Formats: sequence, C-alpha cells, structure tokens
Amino acid sequence: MDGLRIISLTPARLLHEFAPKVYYAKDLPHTLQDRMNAMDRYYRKTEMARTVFEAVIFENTAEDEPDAPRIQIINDIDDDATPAWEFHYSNQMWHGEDVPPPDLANLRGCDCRGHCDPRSKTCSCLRRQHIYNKDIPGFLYDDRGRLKAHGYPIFECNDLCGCLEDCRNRVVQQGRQHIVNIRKTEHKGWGVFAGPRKIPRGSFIGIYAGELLTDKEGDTRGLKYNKFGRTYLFDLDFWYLENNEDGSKKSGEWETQFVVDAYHAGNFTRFLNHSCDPNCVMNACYINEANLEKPLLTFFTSRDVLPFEELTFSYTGDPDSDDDDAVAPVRTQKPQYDIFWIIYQDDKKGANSKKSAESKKAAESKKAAESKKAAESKKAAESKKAAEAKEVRDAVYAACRCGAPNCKGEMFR
Ligand SMILES: C[S@@+](CC[C@H](N)C(=O)[O-])C[C@H]1O[C@@H](n2cnc3c(N)ncnc32)[C@H](O)[C@@H]1O
Repeated sequence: MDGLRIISLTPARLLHEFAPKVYYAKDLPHTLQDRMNAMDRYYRKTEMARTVFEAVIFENTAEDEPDAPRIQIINDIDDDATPAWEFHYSNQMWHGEDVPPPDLANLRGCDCRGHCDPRSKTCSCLRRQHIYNKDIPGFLYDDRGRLKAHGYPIFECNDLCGCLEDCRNRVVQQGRQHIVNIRKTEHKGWGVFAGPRKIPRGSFIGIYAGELLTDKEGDTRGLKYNKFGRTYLFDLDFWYLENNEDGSKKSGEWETQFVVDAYHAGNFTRFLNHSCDPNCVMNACYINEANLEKPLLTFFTSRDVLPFEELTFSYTGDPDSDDDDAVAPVRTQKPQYDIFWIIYQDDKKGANSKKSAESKKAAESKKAAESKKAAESKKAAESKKAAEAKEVRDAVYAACRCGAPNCKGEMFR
C-alpha cells in the first residue's frame, strides 16, 4: 500500500480536484494577431488569411463544443478576407483584475441519477430554477433542449450533479448545435447568419464570451472605445439581481458589478448586429458558478430563423421586441451606451460648472492682462474639448440600418 493515498471522493472534493479551468485576462494570447497584423495588408486579404481565421475558430473551440458545426467566413461585399485580427477567438470568460474566480464553494448539485425528471420533487436544480419561474412547469428547456421562455435566469445542472451528461437540463454546456457563419453585410460591418437549415425557436446559439471585468474597468474601457466608435461591452445587469430570492427588493441600491468586454477576446456572438425586429434574445445562465452576479450571457433564438437569415438581437433590450405573450419580456439589457452616455453627460456637466466658476472669478477679480489671457486660453481649450467630445459622440452613435419594417432608423451605438 506504500505511496497509495485513499481519499474520500465527496462531490466537493471531486470538484476541488477536477475544478474547471479558470481563464485570466492577463494570459490572453495575442501572438497570432500580432503576426497577422505585422503582415502586408495584401496577405491579410488573401484566401490563406481566411483559411487561417476559420482554422483558429475551430481549433480554439473544438474542446468545449465538439459537436458545433464549423463556422465559415463569407464576404461577397468587398475584399476583406476576414474581420480584423484584433481578438482572441474563444468561448471562455477571461477573468480580469479584481474579478473573483467562479464560486464553487457554494455551488450545489442535485442528487438525481440518470436524467433529471422535470416532474421531480427532489431535484435541487429544478427547485432552484423555480424560485424565478414558478409558473413554468419543469425545467426551462423542453425535451428537445429548446428554451421555453425568455427573461428568466437559467440554472443548468453542474459538475456536482449526479445526473448524466446528456440530462435535459444541460444545454448551454453542450455547445452550439446549429450552423452559423460570419458574413459581411452591406451597411453594418460583419454579421452572423444562419446556414442552409432553419434554426428553430428557443435554440441555443452561443455564449457572449470575452473578458469578465469589474464595472470600474468597464467605465475606463468605454471611454477609450468611444474614441473609435465601436464597443463590445455588455453590463451584467439582469432584473432579478435587484431582488432577493424571495422576490423582495434588496436593501440599498443594487449596482452593476461586472461587465463583459468582447473586444480583445470573444467568439462569433461579438458580430451579432442590432435589429429593431430581432430573432435572438440574451438570457443569463449559471452552470459551475454560485455567484449570482456572474452569469454567462447566452443567446437563444426567439423565433424560427429562416435559412441564411441574419441572426440579430436588440441592443436596447426592448421588451416589445418579443411578440409572444407567453414569453416574459426581456427586462435585462440596458442599451450598451447607457453607461457611456451618463459618463459623457457627467464630464460635460463637470466641464461646464468649472468653466462658469472660472469666468465668474475672472469677472470679479479683474486680474491683470496676463491672467486674463491665461483664462481665455483655458476657455478655448475647453471649448475645443467639448467640440471633440461632440465629434466622438456623433461618430459613436450610428443610425440603425437593420432594415426591419418597424425600424425608424434611430440612433444607437
Ligand atoms: C458589437 S458590433 C457588431 C459587429 C459589427 N458589425 C462588426 O463588424 O464588428 C456593433 C457595431 O456594429 C454596427 N451595427 C450593428 N447593428 C447595426 C445596425 N442595425 N445598423 C447599423 N450599424 C449596426 C455598428 O457599427 C455598431 O457599433
């Protein structure tokens, strides 16, 4: 028996021993992107570049979604072979500084054997699910793995559960099953499109993967992204987070703690465009994570998607975008630009009050010509800054070109 240790394999011990890998933003690979970007522009526009991009997608995701059909890059609009080489293709969440790793200590699994029964009285995953959607019998997934209603947090079975890997309450963790392709659009940059087969309503499409950052870091990055008019930031601010599990309001004002940024890391979902008549909805989903503030952002189709149709969602989280009464309105996503708009307003307000205080002071003191000149040049610098800010804002807000019959071409980010 020398050298043989007998350990008791409790579920918690098992999870400790075989805990899922945690990915950290500081370890994000970038060698390939650096190499591609160092190449002559001509090479980045060749067939070879496209083949490499598609191979990278396959290589980086084959392990976590082995059944996912391969993604193609299609462009019949211009001569770009691929989207910009600016991100690491990944389905994972890359934890930024000050973002805690998944809370496994408080994770609970069910004791079911085989497949979890949607009529079970003992399945703890089902009971957890029903805290948020008492009116929907069984799991949130039907027997074909399709989501029955949108707007509720999804609690899938996890690594501590006793059920089988193909239990009906494991959908997101099985990965994408439907064909999607990344394709250039005429007016909206790259987009995501269905393949030659219809995608039924309620189908899982993908996780909005990327860097998981603190809200503070999200603010800092948002200001930077404003400068070039594109952002891939998404707040984790779902409606139920403002309540306790019994539905009562949490004491004190709840604030967003984390954001996902798909700029440096992400998968095809970062190319999902906005539509005023969308066919996908984002829902929060928990698997190996007990921290309610850190759900996965998961996309599901909200209606049947026709062959080759573009997959879209509403960036403004408009409840009216879901036309089925049986489906809970999506009360979750605020417009991505909310946060940045507020920052812009605050900056402007700050600049204005400073400006008026200064001009008042200048008028009262009637100082020497030198200090007056200094005040004037400061004022000039401020108005230049304000003009620049306006320019950035105008560049950032694009008129919607989704083409939906109900689209009013409103400004959005
Ligand atoms: C998160 S990105 C989506 C992917 C983007 N098309 C790309 O090529 O990277 C958001 C940007 O896509 C464009 N976009 C998305 N939906 C649009 C729409 N309905 N109309 C016009 N532009 C849109 C805007 O430039 C927006 O800032």
